[in-house]
Amino acid sequence: MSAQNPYHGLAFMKMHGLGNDFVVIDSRDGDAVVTPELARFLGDRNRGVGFDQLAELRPSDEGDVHLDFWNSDGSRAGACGNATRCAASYLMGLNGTDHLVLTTARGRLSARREGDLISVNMGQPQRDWAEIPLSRPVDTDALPLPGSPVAVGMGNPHAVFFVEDAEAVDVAARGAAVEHDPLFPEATNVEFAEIRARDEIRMRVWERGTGITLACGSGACATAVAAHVRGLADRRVRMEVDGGWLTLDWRDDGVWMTGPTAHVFDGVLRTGPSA
Ligand SMILES: N[C@@H](CCC[C@H](N)C(=O)O)C(=O)O
Repeated sequence: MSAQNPYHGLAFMKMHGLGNDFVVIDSRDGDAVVTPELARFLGDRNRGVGFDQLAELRPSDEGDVHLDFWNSDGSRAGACGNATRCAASYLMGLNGTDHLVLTTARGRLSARREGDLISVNMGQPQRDWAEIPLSRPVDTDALPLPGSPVAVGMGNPHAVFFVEDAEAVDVAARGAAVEHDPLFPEATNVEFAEIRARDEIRMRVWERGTGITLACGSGACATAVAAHVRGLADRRVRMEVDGGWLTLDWRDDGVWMTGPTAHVFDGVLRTGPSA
């Protein structure tokens, strides 16, 4: 008879923001449990639970909670806007509050409830090549790649391409090709943005470490910043992604992102990756 798997009994939540889906593990009261192996196991849509990102909640000295993020290939991510909004919604519900402060690898992020929606301030964009990071000093407003994307860091790297027709883009082929371009030493997320009006953008995304997703919060922020930097859009825009609509507002204190969240179900693991 085999020994019981060490992950047997681990509780998790399944959430999503605009179809960008997450497993969320609340480890505020104990040791951190997530490893790259557990992330890959849980991220497997056939043999695990399935997610775009995994978020682990940890205690925080400088905020109400600390968040760590993993992609479904087991890699770490410094930011995840939609998971941040989901975790904020969960904790505001538990605490009976309508605002809180979360810490992530990139620092303190404020979140607020706005009626049925959740807003998070994703901070000021990084525009310096070394901060994004890029592998060498280049013009971040027009990278030396076909299509001249704009490079923006939101705590994670993004390459934003402006296109005539977002529906016509082969996101999988073009996204995968750019993700591991040598210009990005830590790889990159890739966005394809069509400007519909100064206050409306259509965006499709290829996420580093995950692939095509229905939404990417940090990618939506990066796209809004890139569109304003290029002179194509106002600082406040509505953005249609494959999973619905977000509002982005680049203010003096950072890029605020507002949209829906959903807590779909809770579960308990019976098995996991072998120890
Ligand atoms: N879906 C996310 C971004 C997740 C991280 C990304 N794939 C990375 O590796 O940087 C979001 O909502 O921001």
